[in-house]
Amino acid sequence: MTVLYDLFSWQGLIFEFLIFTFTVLVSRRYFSPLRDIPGPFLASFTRLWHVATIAGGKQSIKMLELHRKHGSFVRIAHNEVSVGHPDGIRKVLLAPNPKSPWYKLMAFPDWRFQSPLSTIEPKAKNERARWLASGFSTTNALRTEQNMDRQISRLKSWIDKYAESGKPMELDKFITYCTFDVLGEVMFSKAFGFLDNGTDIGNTIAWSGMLNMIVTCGGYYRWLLNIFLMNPLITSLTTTPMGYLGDLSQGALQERRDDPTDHPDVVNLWFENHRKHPDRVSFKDMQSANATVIGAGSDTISCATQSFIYHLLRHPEKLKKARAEVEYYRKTEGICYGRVISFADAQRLTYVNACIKEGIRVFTPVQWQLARQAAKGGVTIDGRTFPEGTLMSVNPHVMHRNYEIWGEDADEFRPERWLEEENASREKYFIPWSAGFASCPGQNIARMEMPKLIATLLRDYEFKQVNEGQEWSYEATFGLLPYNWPVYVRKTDLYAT
Ligand code: HEM
Repeated sequence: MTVLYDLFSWQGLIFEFLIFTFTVLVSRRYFSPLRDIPGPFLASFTRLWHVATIAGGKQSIKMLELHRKHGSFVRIAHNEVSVGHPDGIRKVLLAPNPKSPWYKLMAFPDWRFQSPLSTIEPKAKNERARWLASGFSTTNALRTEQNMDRQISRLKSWIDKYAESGKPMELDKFITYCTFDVLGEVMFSKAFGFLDNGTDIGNTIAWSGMLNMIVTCGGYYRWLLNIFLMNPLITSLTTTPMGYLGDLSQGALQERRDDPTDHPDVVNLWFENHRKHPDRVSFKDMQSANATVIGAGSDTISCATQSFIYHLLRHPEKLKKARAEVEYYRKTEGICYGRVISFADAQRLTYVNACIKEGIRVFTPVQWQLARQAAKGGVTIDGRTFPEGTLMSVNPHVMHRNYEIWGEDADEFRPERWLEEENASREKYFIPWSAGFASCPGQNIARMEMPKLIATLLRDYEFKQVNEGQEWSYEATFGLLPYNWPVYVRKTDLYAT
């Protein structure tokens, strides 16, 4: 009786808790199948090391550092190994390994709104995405071109103003306003209005960056976020955790539900499918997919656009070559005219497109651990087998800087590499969109928007950093947005009105 009493006393409970914690930590460290995988000591006991690194905003730099130190495998949590081996792409991402449970939190605004992103089993994910996919097809992306042009043209009006005033411009912000407004146009033919106002309305984009950080770290502690942020009560009390972006995009969807007029945009096709097969794609499916897209489809393009300009500013000879290419096509083929360069023209610019790809490779817009769970039978890479259920992640930034794949100059911005013959064999290691069943559905839209936007900026403007040579700042969570590199701007001789 005395022993029982002692066990349930508060001292007893503390003692039991300590014994339990000690046993868990020791078994994670010394009895896990990952016990011999190198990595930070703390990471072998707990997820906290990884979460603290994400919160520090430089997790992708840290991951690259660790892979360069330890090689192909790094243990980044008690139950997760980061894979830097080139075969990781085929064996982890392209194989039908379920996504990590981290993705389950990616239901916005709360758990009632499951999306393809939050669905982790390959078959179920494909099924959920199937009726939404046509909205992102190349054919449909092409229909949205005029919508894109409207906003790129507005961006130009702002840059013109700065060119005239000679004042420094926070180009990073305006590019992001533009990519958000383009996304609104592409999705539901309605811009968010950032370019109309020339400001981050209600600090929405800043909040979206913060939300990105909260959700990225919170994915490992789903219950916590489900209690405090992403639950039906909060959704009904406030508007949505996504604030203005969420309200406007969900409002646009609702408007379209009431007004079935044909529009050249993504939700138009979703509604077509919904009306034909309400059992296959519900209104709620569209709401959740819409929310995911708003989170995924603008910072990424802004990042790629900024990377192009930023890196070419550091390589004036390549900048000259890229602009000369536009000039050449204008003279010889009479293309690349008009206020905004058309996609058909922009895609013909071989060197410019090589620069875009290289900007994405050296500074990948999603520098996140894309994590999967080893499927039945486990996953074998480089002779090492990881048992079923092991979390295995691939970071595109780590892959894109791998010396074994890209050579000793992997860290350098060298667009010419994309034009070399041996590069064809490297294409399969270029994974900005991830790879396999969970890869980015918006890549057709991005592949169309980026060349247009970038070629137009290249043709029309000369940028110069206010503090020449100063490095930009950024925080990497799931995605990343550079900042703090203001520029002076002036129009080039090729400028088109
Ligand atoms: C440079 C531009 C872009 C890059 C680099 C990029 C990259 C990515 C990556 C790496 C993922 C994660 C895949 C994974 O978890 O394994 C993703 C997911 C996603 N992206 Fe993109 N993306 C871009 C643009 C876009 C655009 C323009 C849209 C929409 C119009 C979009 C919509 C999405 C959606 C909805 C998801 C969630 C995928 C799912 O259904 O599971 N993205 N993207």
